[in-house]
Amino acid sequence: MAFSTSCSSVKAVNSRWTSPSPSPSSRFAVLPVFLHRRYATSVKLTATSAALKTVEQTTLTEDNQFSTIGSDSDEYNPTLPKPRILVAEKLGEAGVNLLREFGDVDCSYDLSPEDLKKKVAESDALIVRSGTKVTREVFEAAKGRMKVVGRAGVGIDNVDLQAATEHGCLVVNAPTANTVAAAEHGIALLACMARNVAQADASIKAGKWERSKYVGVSLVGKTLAVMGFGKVGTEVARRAKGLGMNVISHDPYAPADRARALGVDLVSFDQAISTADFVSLHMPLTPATKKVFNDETFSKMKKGVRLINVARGGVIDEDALVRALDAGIVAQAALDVFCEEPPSKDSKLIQHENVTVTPHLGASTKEAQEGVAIEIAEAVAGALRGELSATAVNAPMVDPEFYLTREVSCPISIWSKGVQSIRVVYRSARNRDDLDTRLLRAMITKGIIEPISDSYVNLVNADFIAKQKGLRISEERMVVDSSPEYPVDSIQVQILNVESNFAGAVSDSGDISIEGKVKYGVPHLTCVGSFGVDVSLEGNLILCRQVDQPGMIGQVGHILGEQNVNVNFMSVGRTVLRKQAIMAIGVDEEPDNKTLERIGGVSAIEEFVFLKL
Ligand SMILES: NC(=O)c1ccc[n+]([C@@H]2O[C@H](COP(=O)([O-])OP(=O)(O)OC[C@H]3O[C@@H](n4cnc5c(N)ncnc54)[C@H](O)[C@@H]3O)[C@@H](O)[C@H]2O)c1
Ligand SMILES: O=C(O)[C@H](O)COP(=O)(O)O
Repeated sequence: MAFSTSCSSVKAVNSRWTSPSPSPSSRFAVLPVFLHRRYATSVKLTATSAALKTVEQTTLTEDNQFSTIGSDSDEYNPTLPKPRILVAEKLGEAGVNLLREFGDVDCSYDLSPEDLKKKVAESDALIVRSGTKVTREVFEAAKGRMKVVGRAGVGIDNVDLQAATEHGCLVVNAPTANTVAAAEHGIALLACMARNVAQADASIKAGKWERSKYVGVSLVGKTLAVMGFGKVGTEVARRAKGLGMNVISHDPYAPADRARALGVDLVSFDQAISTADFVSLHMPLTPATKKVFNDETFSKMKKGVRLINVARGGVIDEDALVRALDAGIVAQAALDVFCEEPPSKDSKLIQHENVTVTPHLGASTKEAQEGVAIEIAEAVAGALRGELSATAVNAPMVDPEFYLTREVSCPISIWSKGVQSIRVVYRSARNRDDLDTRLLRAMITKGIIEPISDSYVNLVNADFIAKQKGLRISEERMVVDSSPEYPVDSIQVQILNVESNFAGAVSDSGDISIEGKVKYGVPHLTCVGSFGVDVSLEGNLILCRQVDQPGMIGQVGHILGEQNVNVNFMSVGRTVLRKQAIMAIGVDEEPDNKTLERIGGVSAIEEFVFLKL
């Protein structure tokens, strides 16, 4: 009795936004598949009985086993609507123009939280600066439509990354284009503060002439502590050296040799704050840096220290700073950023006579804003097109070749019920430390979970969803003698301790097992259960488990031929002569149900599956 099923498997294809002439490797890019599920052209649902039934719909079968997403066409389709991109804060014109070439751009500034929530439900991407809070509620309101959030700048503390990840939304930023602007602003504040420029300006405009009141301090020979030796911190240090300052820095993650190359000593936090005449903040706002400048730390500073902050307001306890200013521990502060932006008008800190303030202007130069706008427009358009983004904040970044191996893990999900424990073996010529398997793991999770649940899985949320579903994935890496040019020589996915709907997929060890390789850039199925095969994972595939006897290829070939279904390859694998074999048949056309039933009716065929890849 033949047992026949049909399924379609996730195919590595482009979204409708792919450029007209994709590069050979781009059709294997993972993001289109991961990000654009809702654009899949068809979803096939097929009953598990011999009487096959194909229905176009997006829901799952009762036993949640056999529905997966069909593939989009590889061709660019200009008739389909463009992606909608909501730009919620002022963005440089060059960036907006770039986005307009690619999508429908809605520039709506100063939206209320409620209006933002309404708009994201109709947008594929959102672009913000630091003034928009992209909260969990925003991601929830988007109902899965919003696939990319672009932060036109560095700090992503206004985006709820955890919520983005859980909703499968990629977050990209523009981390480099405003570095110099921020560093220049830091130096501007340092110099203005030291020479009372803002106060003297206000005084003279008020009709006064107070030359003795505004005697400043010199910078040359003074010690500047740069807190955070990243992009901006490094540029500030470089410029401060040019002003003749002695620069030290604290950054737990910065390499000492990079600092040394600039003549900067990396020191401990306490050493930095206790020896500096000027302290300039350049670390991100994280749980570890929140209010790290507080009563205790101010008390350790040199009396008369001067503080500059162009990083994030939240790293300072603002009430503690007011106390330190009043006590004369901090002689002056120059602040571009605040805990709450804009700060309240009557804030004691803002009104303090020894405080110079600017309204978050660090990145606000013409040059930086044009640069940031282009950087973020390219990152967002790229992500929507399915390209890897070098500035993705919440996604693992791995070599593009890895995507090729996704398909080897797809069919296995439909052969098993109640998957809980998965073992993956990667055979690779690369040494263990040189093999990043995060994306592969994400693909496997996607391949296994999506057919059996309504979860939307992408590379951003795969680990999170796997954990949520109690899926245990153990990974093993084996070093083999092959070309290290390719990250993975072969990949074997095993599902442990479950019943199989396709007995041919069960290996000698009793687990469902499937193995694949990438050959000439195309994923190949190389082992099903204990049977060796060699089949490219493309197009339509019929896999039959049968008695190993003469005439099988002829019989099946004849049935297909009669229905005008063209066979493009065949591969037979067997374990013991004249016992059992697996026959893999690639066909150009999709056989109709009647044809599949006839194949299932061949007496020596014990079971078969039809895979639409
Ligand atoms: N005011 C503005 O308009 C403006 C403009 C650009 C950047 N920024 C802000 O400046 C900050 C730095 O930006 P960047 O581009 O240099 O980022 P970056 O990631 O290149 O540098 C941050 C550095 O801080 C270090 N760091 C992390 N935790 C630390 C800690 N506890 N103590 C000391 N150092 C720590 C990191 O190791 C890193 O080297 C960010 O907060 C960014 O949002 C503000
Ligand atoms: O983190 C940043 O890039 C800066 O704070 C700039 O923020 P902005 O884009 O709101 O000026």
